[in-house]
Amino acid sequence: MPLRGTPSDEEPRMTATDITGARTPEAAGVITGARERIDALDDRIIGLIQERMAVSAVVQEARIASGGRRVNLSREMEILGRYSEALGRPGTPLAMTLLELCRGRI
Ligand SMILES: O=C(O)C(=O)C[C@]1(C(=O)O)C=C[C@@H](O)C=C1
Repeated sequence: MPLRGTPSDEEPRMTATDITGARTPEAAGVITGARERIDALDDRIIGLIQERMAVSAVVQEARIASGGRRVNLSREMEILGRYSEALGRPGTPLAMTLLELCRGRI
């Protein structure tokens, strides 16, 4: 019994065309290259989100240590506005998710 994902002699290998959903090898090549770029971009985006979380923690800790609150709603409204201005309607839930990652649920 072959391991799952390990093609036996009877089972043909998955081709680039199968994996990408393309119908021609040329399109499969374009998609494979573009997916590599997307993966690299996603790695950078994740790194930037983690960096944002760390900087946000510095801000929140300083405010709390000074006797203030963790959350600053007027600043959050400003951030929601920036994201929706740049990305349209979907920018708002994206910014809300980022804020939740940075300060937890409220
Ligand atoms: O800018 C601040 O005052 C922050 O605390 C940072 C931040 C953010 O992650 O952008 C986090 C929590 C606040 O409610 C508002 C914004």
